Amino acid sequence: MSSIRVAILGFGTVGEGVYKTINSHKEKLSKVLGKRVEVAAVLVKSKNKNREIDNRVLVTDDFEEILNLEKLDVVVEAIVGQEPALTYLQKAIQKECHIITANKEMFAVHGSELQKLAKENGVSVGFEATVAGGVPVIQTLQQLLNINQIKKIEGILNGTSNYILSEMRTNDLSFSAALQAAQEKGYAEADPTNDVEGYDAFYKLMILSEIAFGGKPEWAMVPREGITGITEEQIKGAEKLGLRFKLIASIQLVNGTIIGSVRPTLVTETHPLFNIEGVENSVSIEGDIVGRITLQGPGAGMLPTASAVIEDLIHVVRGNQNTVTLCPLSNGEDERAEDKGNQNWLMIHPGEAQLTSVPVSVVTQTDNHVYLKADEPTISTLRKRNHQASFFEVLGEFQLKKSV
Ligand SMILES: NC(=O)C1=CN([C@@H]2O[C@H](COP(=O)(O)OP(=O)(O)OC[C@H]3O[C@@H](n4cnc5c(N)ncnc54)[C@H](OP(=O)(O)O)[C@@H]3O)[C@@H](O)[C@H]2O)C=CC1
Ligand SMILES: N[C@@H](CC=O)C(=O)O
Repeated sequence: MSSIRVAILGFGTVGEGVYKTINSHKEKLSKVLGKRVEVAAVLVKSKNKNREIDNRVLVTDDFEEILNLEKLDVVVEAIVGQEPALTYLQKAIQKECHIITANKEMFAVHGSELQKLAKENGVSVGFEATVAGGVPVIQTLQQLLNINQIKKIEGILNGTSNYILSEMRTNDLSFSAALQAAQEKGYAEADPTNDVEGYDAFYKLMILSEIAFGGKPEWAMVPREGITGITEEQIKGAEKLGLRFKLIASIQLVNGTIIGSVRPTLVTETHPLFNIEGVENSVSIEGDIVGRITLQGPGAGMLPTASAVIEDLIHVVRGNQNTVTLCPLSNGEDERAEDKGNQNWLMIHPGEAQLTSVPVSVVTQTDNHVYLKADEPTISTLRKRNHQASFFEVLGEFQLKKSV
């Protein structure tokens, strides 16, 4: 039986998970592919760390050694940041290897150019693991894109921040204790700023935007806010009102323009994201024919992410890999755009709320919470007038449970 030789770049949470899964599923992979899959080499930063790697596998800190291997079919990239990951993948493509990446920061910026290069060299690019860990969002979108026009994508795309918010609420952990636990479980990025300040969800959103809408919005125009500003008191106060904080990423076409945001949002019990807890991610995709599809599952961690990489491995080897179909923005999509108009908001204010002479409708009010309906420009005005207050959009049907 012939073999597929794979190099894994990075042997952290993801790289090690891929290595272990290839070994634990050798027989199944052989059956599915009709070829043996073997790990030929592993690239790491520091060669001196103790690792459980078979001594027949080349372990190196020099990528050129990997490129010089006599036979190499697939390069799986699971290192951190844009460089040297991009350069390594370009070289791998030029050597006519299929590539698979989990690196969303690199792929959000350079995904299209890598795909172009891959096409020119007759190889495929797998990137399922860049978005939502083990949840097959990319494959699903590509299936839908055969005929549906995507209208909107919304969901929880960062496992670490969802885990932190859940732990703070249910187990009374402090922010830093919850973050530490997420790091120990392998959910958080090497620099967890990416997780807790919303960059990680932002990169994932940009990858989804390119698939769904054939382009990305101007990055500077996408509001991005993480979870570091949310206090334990705010989480508890919201819970008493029957609300939960979630870091929600959303992207849609509005009048021909791609509009996106990443920000902490409150959801009510009736909202589908209310019960998405811990490291779970959930992505809801709205297509013009199918309506709304929601996918849910583990958004980070060793085996869920390895699962996404291995599914890509099967696709690239079979040659039916998902090259993103860029669908240029066309006329007509505007008609389907959603006019956001008035939204529901919770204003949390330590001092007196200044709400006069702005078009808001106050639904209910307690000592330091105001539940109101207003549009985004009005909320901007209110933010300027109420420096100490925080404003969070509320999704789902709101029913005030108790006063706080
Ligand atoms: N953790 C997760 O749940 C998920 C992570 N991802 C993405 O996958 C990638 C890897 O994440 P993760 O495994 O968590 O990261 P880790 O920090 O756990 O591991 C990174 C690995 O990459 C190696 N490495 C880093 N820089 C270089 C370099 N310049 N040259 C060679 N090797 C290098 C490190 O080597 P050494 O061991 O010697 O330090 C380490 O083995 C990231 O891009 C991340 O965003 C995607 C989905 C889920
Ligand atoms: N750090 C990321 C890992 C997966 O993409 C997350 O927490 O979601």
